[in-house]
Amino acid sequence: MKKAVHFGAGNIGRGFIGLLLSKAGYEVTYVDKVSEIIDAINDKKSYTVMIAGEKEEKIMVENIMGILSSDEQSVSKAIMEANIITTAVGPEVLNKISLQIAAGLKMRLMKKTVEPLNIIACENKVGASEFLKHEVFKFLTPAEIAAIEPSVGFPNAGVDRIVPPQKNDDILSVMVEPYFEWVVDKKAFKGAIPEIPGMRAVEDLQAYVERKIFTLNTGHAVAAYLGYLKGYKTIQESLKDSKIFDTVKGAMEESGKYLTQRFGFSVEKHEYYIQKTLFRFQNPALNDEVVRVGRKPLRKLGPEDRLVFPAVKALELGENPVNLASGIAAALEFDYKGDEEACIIQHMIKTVGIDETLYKICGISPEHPLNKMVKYALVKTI
Ligand SMILES: NC(=O)c1ccc[n+]([C@@H]2O[C@H](COP(=O)([O-])OP(=O)(O)OC[C@H]3O[C@@H](n4cnc5c(N)ncnc54)[C@H](O)[C@@H]3O)[C@@H](O)[C@H]2O)c1
Ligand SMILES: O=P(O)(O)OC[C@@H](O)[C@@H](O)[C@H](O)[C@H](O)CO
Repeated sequence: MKKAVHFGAGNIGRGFIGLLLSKAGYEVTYVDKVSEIIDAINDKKSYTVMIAGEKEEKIMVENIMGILSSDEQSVSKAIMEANIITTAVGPEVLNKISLQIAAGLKMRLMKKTVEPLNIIACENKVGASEFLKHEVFKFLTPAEIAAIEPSVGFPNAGVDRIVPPQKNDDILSVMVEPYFEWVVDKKAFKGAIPEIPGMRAVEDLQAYVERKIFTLNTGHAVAAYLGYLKGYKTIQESLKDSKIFDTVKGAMEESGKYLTQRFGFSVEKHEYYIQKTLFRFQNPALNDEVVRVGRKPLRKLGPEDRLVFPAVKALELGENPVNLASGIAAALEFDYKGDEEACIIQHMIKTVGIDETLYKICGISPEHPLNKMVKYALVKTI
């Protein structure tokens, strides 16, 4: 039987990637750092995914097992035997799992395994698998890299399915939206492309990934931060506020100026993509909290991420991204105590001021036009 190892038995792991792998006939081994989840997987050996559509559908996921990430020997052995490895741990965790992946690859070398293996990072980060490869290779010698490279691929991927955390009686069951998209870079696979219904190997991956992150995740983040400031609990509530709705749509359109120009999407098709995404955000069956969608604002405010990158690109095209600037300003004001990164930003603003914070976190110098726009938006949101 084909074997898959999936790092991160969280919402996307259980509700999307692990589900598709299991349905494709893989035995799925989840690796996670939370013992309750791993114990429950090993205990129950199955769980349910609920599709939150017009009529709720339930899918049983079976043929699964779990390994606690601290059990290094078992993780290495699972990697050694795997036909495919996937991750959904969060971009900032990829460097933490890289040593374990390297140890497993070393074990494959010792056992002289020559079967192709593809390692796919399913994270909201452009070039996540390439980044993981870079991190993993830090732990290998040049000779090991040379021996591994011909058979081990790290194809980049894009993943799209809204999966908010829920409090269910069964800690493994998970509710997901009906829509999903998992696209992987066709030319970066080693060996035959694995047949996984629901996973699509595409030629133009960059266009898919950037369109998704700089439209869906951009709009989502703006809705989360503005909603938080106005005291709304969920994205669904936030979008009922017409002012927020207009700013979210405006931000997605500003980002679209860059996307349509960069990838040649037609303006009409892109507008349809925006409409469809806004419709997905409003799914009444999903209770998606603003603090989940706004989580880790240091990452989300980074120069390459969903807010600053499209704003800088729009400015370079001569546009005036006022809605993205409002989103950035609101992210700087996200003072949710339950989020460590939000606390760091608040502390930074208090101690070094807004100009230095914008420079250090977003890479925006005081002379950059976005600096003024964000500061203007800040005055308005306070
Ligand atoms: N939830 C969504 O709607 C969604 C959709 C598309 C993409 N994503 C992306 O998928 C990734 C995962 O998101 P999520 O919502 O599933 O998050 P999550 O917090 O639900 O899941 C992450 C899991 O990784 C585990 N983990 C953390 N550190 C670990 C380590 N060192 N070793 C092993 N496991 C570890 C956590 O315990 C958790 O179970 C992120 O990159 C996110 O951006 C999420
Ligand atoms: O996962 P993050 O923190 O990068 O972003 C939060 C949400 O925007 C995200 O999880 C979306 O729900 C998801 O990207 C939909 O495909």
